[in-house]
Amino acid sequence: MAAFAELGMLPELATAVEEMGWMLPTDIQQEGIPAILGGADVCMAAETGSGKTGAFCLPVIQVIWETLRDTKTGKKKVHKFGEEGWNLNVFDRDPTLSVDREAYIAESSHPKFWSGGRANKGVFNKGKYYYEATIVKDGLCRVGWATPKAQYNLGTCSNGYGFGGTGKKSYAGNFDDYGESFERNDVIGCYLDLDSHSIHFAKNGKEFEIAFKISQSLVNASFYPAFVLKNSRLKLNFGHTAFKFPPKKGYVGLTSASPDCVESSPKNGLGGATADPNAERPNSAPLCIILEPTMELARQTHEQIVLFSKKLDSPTLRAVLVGGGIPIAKQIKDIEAGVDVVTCTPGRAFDLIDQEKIKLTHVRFFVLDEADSLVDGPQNCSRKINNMYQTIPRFQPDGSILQMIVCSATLHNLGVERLAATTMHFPQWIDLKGQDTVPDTVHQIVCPVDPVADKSWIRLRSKSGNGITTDGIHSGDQLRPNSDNAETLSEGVKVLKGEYVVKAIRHFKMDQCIIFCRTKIDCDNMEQHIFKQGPEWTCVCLHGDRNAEERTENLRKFKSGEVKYLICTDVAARGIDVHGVPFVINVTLPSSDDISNYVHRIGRVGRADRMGLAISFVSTVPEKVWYHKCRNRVCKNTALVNKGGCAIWFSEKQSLAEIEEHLGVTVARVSTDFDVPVDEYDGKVVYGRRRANEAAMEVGLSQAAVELTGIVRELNTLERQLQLSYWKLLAS
Ligand SMILES: Nc1ncnc2c1ncn2[C@@H]1O[C@H](COP(=O)(O)OP(=O)(O)OP(=O)(O)O)[C@@H](O)[C@H]1O
Repeated sequence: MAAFAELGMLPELATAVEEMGWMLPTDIQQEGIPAILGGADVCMAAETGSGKTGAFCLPVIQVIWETLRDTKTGKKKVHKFGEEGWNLNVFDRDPTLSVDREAYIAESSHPKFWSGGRANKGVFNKGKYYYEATIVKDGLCRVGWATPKAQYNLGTCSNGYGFGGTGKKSYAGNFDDYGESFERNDVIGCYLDLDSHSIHFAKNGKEFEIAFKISQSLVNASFYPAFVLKNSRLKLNFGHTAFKFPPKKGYVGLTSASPDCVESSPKNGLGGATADPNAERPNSAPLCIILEPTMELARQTHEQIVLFSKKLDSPTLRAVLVGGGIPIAKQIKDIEAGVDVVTCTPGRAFDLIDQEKIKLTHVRFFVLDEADSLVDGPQNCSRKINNMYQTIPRFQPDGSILQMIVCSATLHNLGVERLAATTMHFPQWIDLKGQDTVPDTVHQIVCPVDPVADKSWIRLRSKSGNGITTDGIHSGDQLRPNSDNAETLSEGVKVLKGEYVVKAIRHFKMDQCIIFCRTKIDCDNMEQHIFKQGPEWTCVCLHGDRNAEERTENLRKFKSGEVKYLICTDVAARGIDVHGVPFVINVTLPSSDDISNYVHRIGRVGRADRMGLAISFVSTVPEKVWYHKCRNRVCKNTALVNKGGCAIWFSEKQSLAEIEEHLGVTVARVSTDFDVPVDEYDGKVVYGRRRANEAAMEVGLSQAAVELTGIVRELNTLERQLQLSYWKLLAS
């Protein structure tokens, strides 16, 4: 495996990560860093804890710093995109249409939407012109000619003429039979005769009759090569390479058109706006925007960026953290002082962008971390992210191209795929895991919670019983211990879960553990329950009802080891990186519509090659739980959702079955003796530490490195001696 420097990283960055103890890149870094440095739009999917943050931050920092350095030293050039030759116009297309870097291939990967575009030049006045379109990928497409006023959906308005794969010609929304149908690998010749005002087409050299007489109202208009695609890809040849089927009868390729008949597209420039290439970048216009779903994650990524870039100076890289909980006035001041990288949460970011306090005019990298949560989770920001994307120029005057980077441990989701199709440019998928998987550093066990078999909850629930306070969902129910009444058993499950958490902590002598609860009230109750166990039982809560400062402080306390247990809702399920946490407890499983949260939750352990154990308490009977649709913070409506209330019956058995099916594993069941299957886990594991053989391998590697250093030094000395003898020989 190559070291960081061998991936093309700047020595300053390689040294910074080495000082953090990172000797070798992880697999995702090995793949992701060169792809981003190489200019690709990248979708990264890898297991939790596999080092994705470094995989996108390091190359982004590098490119940005080089840009800053080149700007400072005056090395940056102004790009002449669209001014030279004929190609596709990236400024004149549907946003869902991708155009390759050479601007000759166009693709729409959307199965439902038509996406159209045009060339960067058109012809007018007189002459006979020709270009070829090769169908590279099947799907639907129409090709032809259009004026700059035409709609992108070619042939649906009276400014464009098209010929479609189904063997129809189209103009002004009328579709009539014409020529033949065409498909993948067919080459369509598009003919425009401005002398006799007609248009016709050919397939693989076979010319068809005149398709259209150009309408009288358009005879003085300029015509541009135009096309529209649905889940298809086209390669255009305007004459810059030899035509597969050269035109006859006086027609010429567009590249041979006389300059006095050629017009450049009026749609040319930065996102439609005219930008002065020599204008200075405003202070509040970052080169990179990173969106994170929560403030905790944003802070973590921001801190990594600061650490990574600590060796970069002249110029230094200015990173700003933007999100709720930090006074907005301070953030605006920080941004106005100058910013290169903004790491932010969506709400505050959208707010500052709307107020134009953050300008998107110079964004070079747009990164969506934990993308599935951003587009699909409760925040569902896909529309706003799309709006943001539309505002960012695709090209900068220095020729740099906007790069989109999308990553998560659970990327295989319709929302993300749709986002990738609409915003990314032939994205490179670096998928180190296929469908969701759990790293083999994470051991999972399930402990069934059966209130019929274990009646201890009846005693625990009594006034003297010291059981956990439950969520109050059964406070209005007639509970009858020793009956099989559903409400009674559901209450029993809640009490038993509180007890089992304490048992597990005692059994494994847990000094550090993340405890996931379903709701905020469950977290608060668990916090009190843990406190009750004794002064050494220290814990903090992380959920949406705690204010931002408290959350930051609580996370700090847990990370620093000041407290042992972090109790949280799914807010902390993603991305939070606490070094070497050995245990995760799921008091309740995520519901079926949130299965990926299971992967994220248990991925808080087993990070950076440390072993971890995830214990899930799974009720054997249905549990009635809160499912608030209202915004009422003190809602007590225990009626079921389908009766207008805020409660549901939750089958954890079913959720577990779905999780197992999703991951393709059967999780080992254990009793409350927590008899973890030793054979399967080879008995040598210490949770929170590396596996014995890997740790030994690392020691071996570093010893080898030390030995090699000595040998290299010796070789160096020998080489110097050899050179000296050579010079002496020459001199004598
Ligand atoms: N090359 C490396 N060598 C050693 N440790 C590393 C390396 N890369 C990352 N780490 C460490 O591994 C841990 C996990 O990294 P990171 O938080 O980037 O994972 P992730 O893939 O983003 O996880 P998640 O999907 O849960 O967000 C961190 O503590 C990080 O410091």
